Amino acid sequence: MRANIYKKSHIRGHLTVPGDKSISHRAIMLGAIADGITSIDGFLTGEDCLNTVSCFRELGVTIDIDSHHVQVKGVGMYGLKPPERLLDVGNSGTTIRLMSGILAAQPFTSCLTGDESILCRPMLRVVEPLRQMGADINSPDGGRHAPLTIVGKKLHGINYNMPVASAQVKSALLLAGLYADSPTTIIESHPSRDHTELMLETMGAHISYSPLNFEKQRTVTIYPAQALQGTHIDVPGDISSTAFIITAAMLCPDSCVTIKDVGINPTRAGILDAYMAMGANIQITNQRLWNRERVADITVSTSNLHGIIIGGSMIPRLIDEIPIIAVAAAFAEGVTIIRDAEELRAKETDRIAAISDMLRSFGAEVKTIEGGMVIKGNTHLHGCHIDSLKDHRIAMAAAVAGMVADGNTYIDNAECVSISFPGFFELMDSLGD
Ligand SMILES: O=C(O)C1=C[C@@H](OP(=O)(O)O)[C@@H](O)[C@H](O)C1
Ligand SMILES: C=C(OP(=O)(O)O)C(=O)O
Repeated sequence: MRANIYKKSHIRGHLTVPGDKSISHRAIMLGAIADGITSIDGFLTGEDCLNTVSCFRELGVTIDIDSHHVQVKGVGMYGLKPPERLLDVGNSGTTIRLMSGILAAQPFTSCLTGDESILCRPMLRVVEPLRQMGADINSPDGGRHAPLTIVGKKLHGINYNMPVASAQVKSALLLAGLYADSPTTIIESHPSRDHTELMLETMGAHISYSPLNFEKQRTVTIYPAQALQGTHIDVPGDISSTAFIITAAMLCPDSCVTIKDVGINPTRAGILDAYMAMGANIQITNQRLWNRERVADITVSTSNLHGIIIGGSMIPRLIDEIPIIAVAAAFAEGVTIIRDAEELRAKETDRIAAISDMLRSFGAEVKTIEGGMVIKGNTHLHGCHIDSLKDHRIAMAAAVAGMVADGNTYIDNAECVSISFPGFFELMDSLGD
């Protein structure tokens, strides 16, 4: 599909965004291996989460979906059935990496595969530590890339110092650690999103962790479990999707938008800190907790932004938002430097290259550096023709740039937005001309 984007004169409205992708995946996975029913409200029916659903259905779990309400009939930690087919995760890195941790401990063999982007993404980061726990995981290239064949084994706990800050790796080890015969301790140099830990605790698992301090490493220990209890989960709006609306409202003239019920877990919402440091007009109100996850309403209006440096412990807290932050930087006064973000090269696309190319097509001045980019702000941006490269975050970041640039913008392969934000173009259209 080709999307045509026109310059907008303003963005206004009160809205909610689709549910958090990370939390939706985890609600299906943990609900599947819990005892009893897990009911989920606000579930994200994006393609990635629907792929998690179809993988667990293939493992014998009954999952009923009625709009954004989902019921998972948990089969218990040892109730999954051997799959008859390959488990196809589609485009979803979260699905393949977290499921590896669960499948490594099951008394059967399974095989995880995915689309052409997934087949290029690095898997040794989960395969190696899972092997240290006793897992038998392999692939035609020694476990570097999917398809991954997993022969279930008895696992034991390990102490693991993570070489990359990755919530997917941490979560795979926590899930495997549930099944191990001794505790598993994971040390991350910079705290990454802790949705798995919070949901595991809600379902009765025993976890201990060091206090959250972004300037220090974080240690989390999971103790072997006998059972998890099904529960009710309200999924907050996805901050990663909200990021596109916040940015459009900051950059379009005469704009003001309120987004209600957004997840602002501090390990996840670094974009709010980054935008405040850039001078954004953002108010965060009505803060409360939903199943241990912090939720709030966010009001944002047209802002005069200036460039900043984003790096270090901030990166894992806003890793998926860097494509849209880069767009904001192109309209900010001065220079923005994004560094320490090598991980972007291992996403759906090489996002450092994809963002730099996209912004240059709009006429921005961008210097690509190894772990990020240097973006000169306030250049005159003009509409252009972009290929999303089937990367949902690149498609949506380009759409927001197109709403602010002069002239029209055309985005090819725009349907990929439904991986994480079904209805993105319709919602943006409803917010202003
Ligand atoms: O755990 C998760 O739900 C995610 C973790 C991040 O990946 P990494 O763990 O590879 O950083 C993020 O980019 C991804 O979109 C979702
Ligand atoms: C990187 C992403 O997701 P995943 O790793 O689950 O494919 C993303 O949603 O931007």
